[in-house]
Amino acid sequence: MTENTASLTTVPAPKRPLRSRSGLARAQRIVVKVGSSSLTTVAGGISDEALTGLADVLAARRTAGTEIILVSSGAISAGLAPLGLAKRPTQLSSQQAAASVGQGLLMARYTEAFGRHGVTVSQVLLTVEDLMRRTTHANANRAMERLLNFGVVPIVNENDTVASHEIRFGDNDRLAALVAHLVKADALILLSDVDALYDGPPSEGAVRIPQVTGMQDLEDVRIGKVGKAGVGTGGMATKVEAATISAQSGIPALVTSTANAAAALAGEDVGTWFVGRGRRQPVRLLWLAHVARIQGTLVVDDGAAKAVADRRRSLLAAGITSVKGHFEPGDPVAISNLTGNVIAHGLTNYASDELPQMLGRSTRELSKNLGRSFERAVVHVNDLVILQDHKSGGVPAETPAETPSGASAAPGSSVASPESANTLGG
Ligand SMILES: Nc1ncnc2c1ncn2[C@@H]1O[C@H](COP(=O)(O)OP(=O)(O)O)[C@@H](O)[C@H]1O
Ligand SMILES: N[C@@H](CCC(=O)OP(=O)(O)O)C(=O)O
Repeated sequence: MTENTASLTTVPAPKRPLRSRSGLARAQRIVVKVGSSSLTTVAGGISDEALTGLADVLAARRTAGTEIILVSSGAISAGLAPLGLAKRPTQLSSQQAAASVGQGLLMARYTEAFGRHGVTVSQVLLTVEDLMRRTTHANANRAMERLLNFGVVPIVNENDTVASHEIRFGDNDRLAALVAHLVKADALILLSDVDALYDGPPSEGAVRIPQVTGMQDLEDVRIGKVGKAGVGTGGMATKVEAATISAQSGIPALVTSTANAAAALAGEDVGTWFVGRGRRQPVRLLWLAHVARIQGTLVVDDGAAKAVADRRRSLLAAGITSVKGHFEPGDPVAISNLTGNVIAHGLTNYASDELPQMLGRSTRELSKNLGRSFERAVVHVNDLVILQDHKSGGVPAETPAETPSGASAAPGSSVASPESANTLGG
């Protein structure tokens, strides 16, 4: 196929969302994410059997006419043995070196495994920045659509060699959710070494959760650490986060094992199905809700909490009672109510050392006493992401010092409906 003959038609209009996992059998565009635990072992690098088995399943579905995007972890794990590393390094530069070596090995194996079925694959390395700015977001979208037009299976990974703890997605589960959003997928499938989400660590006799329709279905779920393989980054927590990000943007998600990949694609009753709900959200606000590293907290009084969370208004200095952490204008901050629960995330217009003189004062006072540059809202409504749980009093706050790297909001976040068109990837 040449560029002239490649189908240059735009992608078919988004289909109606899949109502249940059985709809996966007829989905036209699916993002599939596979974790390190399924593909590699610390001792032996890439498991040829696992990688080839997955490639066989995905190549068959691609050949049957479904557009497949594969988000594949495993670069870091695949690079350990060649670098003589006995286990996954904790130092970022060593992780970057292992990923740089391993990514090439991974792609070579995928190229060969899909090639046996006559399916062409491509490498797509992304960083947070690629998805957070309008220009690069649109560019990534165009490239992916063209690859799919050519019948290629794009294989996506975070560009670990240039990512850093500050800006990286932190794990490929969340990256996969943002890619599903980028390409307007019909569904997201998260494959791991466990066949579903359970109400506790499977090793403790927990019960499978077949479906999640909202935050209430996750309230009693105990999520343990990274799995037995010990090579993963995300653990089940990031899968739940990723599935929630996706479902909240109207893209349903299935969490199951790589061994169940064929059954999942056939729409069989496997895994945990996260029902798609909510409207498609701007990717910049999804980042703010789930991926951004929160730099501080603005504690607000009840009036401001209601204005922000219930009436979707900008946050003004008059409603802020205290400030925690150190941050600069433009940084992501949490907005918490007086009981300490986080009700929203937002981008602040003022630095933490500017705010104390502003707290509790009206816009008129600020303009008169400090000058016109202090008239702006502390957080504009278009830079606000409301956490759905605010009605139940928000979610427990994490002080900035305790915020884990790649911090994310509670899975139940949603976005304020921005008043302007100032949004990305809408
Ligand atoms: N509530 C839970 N339900 C299912 N799996 C869980 C739960 N809590 C912890 N886990 C563990 O999470 C692991 C999957 O995370 P991880 O090791 O990061 O896999 P991957 O490399 O595929 O991302 C499973 O092996 C499982 O043991
Ligand atoms: N970019 C990294 C991703 C690490 C990661 O998210 O791993 P996992 O939790 O196993 O999906 C790699 O390829 O190793």
